[in-house]
Amino acid sequence: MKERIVVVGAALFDGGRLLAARRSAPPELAGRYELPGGKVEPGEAPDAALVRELREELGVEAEAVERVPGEWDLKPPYVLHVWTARLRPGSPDPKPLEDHDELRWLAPGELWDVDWLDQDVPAVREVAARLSG
Ligand SMILES: Nc1nc2c([nH]c(=O)n2[C@H]2C[C@H](O)[C@@H](COP(=O)(O)OP(=O)(O)OP(=O)(O)O)O2)c(=O)[nH]1
Repeated sequence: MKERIVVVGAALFDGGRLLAARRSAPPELAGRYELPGGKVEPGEAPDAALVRELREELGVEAEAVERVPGEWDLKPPYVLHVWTARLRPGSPDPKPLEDHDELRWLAPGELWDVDWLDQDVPAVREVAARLSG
């Protein structure tokens, strides 16, 4: 089997709302919304990677809660895994420090108000199904 590199995306919830982050780069992804996160580094636990990426990209102190079942193919060799996450008490509010130029907190009825990356749509659908289930 070919080597695959896991990208962890955070379904970051606060007060029942989900954070969507608009990418500012690269050009083919810019302007579309994603679940913030990034590549798991060699030897790194995926939940630790998620906490690190959210600190770097958004300036927050977060904790991973649980893996959302499923995995979604991105551009090879990447594959997207999603974890639910929450802000730790006292965390700063998220800011678009790198990779993003706009953040939106989406209430349950607003999940489809943003232009998600195509490859994130099935992942967000799974997150939404678990919210309503
Ligand atoms: N973080 C994230 N990346 C995604 C999602 N959907 C999707 O196609 N991608 C792609 C974009 C990138 O090609 C790759 C992850 O890149 P990244 O730029 O977020 O990761 P990173 O911070 O570790 O990247 P780098 O600057 O170290 O290269 O996965 C998503 O929901 N979240």
